[in-house]
Amino acid sequence: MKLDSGTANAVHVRTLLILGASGDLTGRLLLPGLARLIASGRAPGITLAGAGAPGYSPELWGERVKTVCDAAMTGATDAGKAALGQITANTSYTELDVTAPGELARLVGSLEGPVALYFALPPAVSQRACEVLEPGELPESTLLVMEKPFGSNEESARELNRTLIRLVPEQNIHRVDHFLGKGTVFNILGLRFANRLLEPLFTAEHVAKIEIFYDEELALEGRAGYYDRAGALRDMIQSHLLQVLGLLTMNAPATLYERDVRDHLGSVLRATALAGTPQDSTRRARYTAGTSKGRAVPDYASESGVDAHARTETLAEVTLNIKNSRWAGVPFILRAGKALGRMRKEAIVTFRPVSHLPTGFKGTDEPTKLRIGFGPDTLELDLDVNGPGDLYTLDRVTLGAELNSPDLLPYGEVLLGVLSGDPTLSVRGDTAEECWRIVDPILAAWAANEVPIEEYAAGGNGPTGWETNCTLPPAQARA
Ligand SMILES: NC(=O)C1=CN([C@@H]2O[C@H](COP(=O)(O)OP(=O)(O)OC[C@H]3O[C@@H](n4cnc5c(N)ncnc54)[C@H](OP(=O)(O)O)[C@@H]3O)[C@@H](O)[C@H]2O)C=CC1
Ligand SMILES: O=C1O[C@H](COP(=O)(O)O)[C@@H](O)[C@H](O)[C@H]1O
Repeated sequence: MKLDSGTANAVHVRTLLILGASGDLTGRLLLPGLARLIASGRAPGITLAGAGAPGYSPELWGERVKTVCDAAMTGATDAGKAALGQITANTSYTELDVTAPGELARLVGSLEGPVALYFALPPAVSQRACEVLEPGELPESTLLVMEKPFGSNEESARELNRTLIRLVPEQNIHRVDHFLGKGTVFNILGLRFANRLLEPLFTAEHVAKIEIFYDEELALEGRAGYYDRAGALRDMIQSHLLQVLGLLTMNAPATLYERDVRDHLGSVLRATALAGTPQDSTRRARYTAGTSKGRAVPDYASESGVDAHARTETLAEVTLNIKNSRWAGVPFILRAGKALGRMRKEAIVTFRPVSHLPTGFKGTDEPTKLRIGFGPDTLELDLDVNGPGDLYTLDRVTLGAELNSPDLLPYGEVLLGVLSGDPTLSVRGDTAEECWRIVDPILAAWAANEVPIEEYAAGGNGPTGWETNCTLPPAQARA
């Protein structure tokens, strides 16, 4: 989905320059997302350029681009096929140390503008590259596209924002969160605000709790260099899951234009904080050796590149509150983890019981639940009904729908926004800082080892007691 208007001073990018051309993100997610976007015919006239450190070459880049573009030919429109051919034929590669003063600005100046500068680099390198750029060195129409993690705490995110804003206006800074490009994530807005049945019910009066789970079967997958410094809280909760929470809880925007959407998202995240102390509102764990889908998974601490003493969590759970009149008192439980036995990527809205259940019903009165699945993309509503079998007995039914997969990959959706200069699907600077403000107290308490780190076997369901007993501050657990 893409709006054609509503973005002030929208820039229409002519060249996408990917820094980190040889990297994992570029090969696995960015280029396939871009190729599918181009195949759809929605990015006409774009030129692709790559740049990277010594050791890579124009030939390897050309092959990398050709492979993904060839794969995207299947299912491409005629215009898309022609555009994919153009991309392959015209792409260029430049060897470059992005942290060397002057080099990056010179390269940008040699390309047809406006240029979107995609930093697919290790975060510290991206930050250094921006620090060495001088104000006025980049054409003002340049877009800076930053990957996560955006800083490593509130203060460093502020510092990075100050660095970027010296170079281009905020409107031209895209902080990528690919969850905002996922069909079912953005669809939360349609689900909430286009259905009379749901729109009035998303309040503390009707909702008992909201859980957002991202339990992955994937383990470390050779990413120790990044993941061991990040951990599950920084990797998933600070970024992706807080954006999902924002969409589930924000007030209705007047329009889907970027200003309205991002103002409302920012506002609700500004009201969000840890529900209690880190000790009673968070828990963390790390996986030990186990078996997942018949595959032996080694102990996390023994993986190459992992600092066994760093106590990096591979499973994290936090309970948050939103301090506004719509949500006061409702617990929001966010959990993300690796090497779990059951993939579970969903948000569950649990509604409060009815104010009076007519006397005479038998069976169990269970809460109404709305489940939004983020992979596979599903929508389910768990309801109590009577009738099947005994007329007076309540039974559970689930109304379910499998949602069509969007034609673009999440990175394609994000790139569509970047290329048309629409930052709706990227995280605004103040919101990026707010997300760190929410998790900083947890990071501090965990660093001081004030919350014990538990263990779970890879391929299992997490530490004993986690599945059924989410962390709630005692007062809320009793409510
Ligand atoms: N990989 C993933 O699944 C995801 C990654 N991200 C984010 O994307 C970013 C990149 O991650 P990822 O692709 O995994 O990292 P990689 O280490 O795979 O790639 C980094 C790239 O940066 C290049 N590079 C490093 N230093 C320099 C330099 N001084 N000048 C020019 N190029 C340089 C590397 O070149 P060389 O190899 O020659 O050193 C390499 O091409 C990170 O911010 C990460 O958090 C976000 C979501 C998912
Ligand atoms: O950004 C990240 O996201 C992925 C999960 O996203 P998905 O779209 O691939 O399901 C996660 O595995 C990774 O650790 C994290 O860096």
